[in-house]
Amino acid sequence: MKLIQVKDKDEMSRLGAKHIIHRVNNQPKLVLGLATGGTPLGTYHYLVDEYNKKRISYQDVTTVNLDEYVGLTQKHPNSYHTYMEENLFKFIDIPLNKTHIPDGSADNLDKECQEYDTLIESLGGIDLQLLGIGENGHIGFNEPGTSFDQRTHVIELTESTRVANARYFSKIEDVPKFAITMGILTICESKEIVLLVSGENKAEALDQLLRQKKEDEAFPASALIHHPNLTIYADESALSLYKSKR
Ligand SMILES: N[C@@H]1[C@@H](O)[C@H](O)[C@@H](COP(=O)(O)O)O[C@@H]1O
Repeated sequence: MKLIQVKDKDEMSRLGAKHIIHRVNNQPKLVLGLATGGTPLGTYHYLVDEYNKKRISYQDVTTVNLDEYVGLTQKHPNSYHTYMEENLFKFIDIPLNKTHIPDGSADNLDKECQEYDTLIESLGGIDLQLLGIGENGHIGFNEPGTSFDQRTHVIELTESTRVANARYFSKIEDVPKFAITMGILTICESKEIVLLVSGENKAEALDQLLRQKKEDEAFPASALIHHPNLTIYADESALSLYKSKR
């Protein structure tokens, strides 16, 4: 695990984007795993900026997203399909048929999960997975208690995750109760992982992750501790608790 300490969210976003651009430029056919939520937004803005400066092309990149809410159509304003379209895809040259996100409105969700796994396998796995972390240590939507042996599956969201994500909806009742998420196994099989952590609300989760000695299904992010190629970009406020204990 490599920990890169940065000043603030902007620096985290800039370095996260730089990391991705470096990989894409070295391997234009990169299979890039993408995350949603507030954390990677700045990184996506930097990726768009660099694209506009003609420093990168996504023409040959394939993307696979971590997760999607169950029950929202792709066009729903709060779907992760819309999020990706509005924050990244529509601004860059990636062919839309090379972008993949689980379909949370599929009639047969189990089939959708299996097909998503088959797709990732057919791509040869994920070269670089971008991750954020939930306040309760979730990665993707793998909530505490999720088996580390699972691949893509449907998960019931915890109340705390629904509350944390309610800021994007008009009211908490509108936040879906279920989601499709890549499993911990799928995530950990990525050849490389970049975890972005920013803000004081993540300080407890980050402190736990950095102190974790062994994997523990009660704390999903602990699955990452033995990953051979994990880089964490964390800002000062996210590191505040960890540093105060040293
Ligand atoms: N499913 C997403 C995760 O992929 C994300 O990493 C995490 C943190 O979100 P945020 O970055 O908004 O704090 O929770 C969300 O629910």
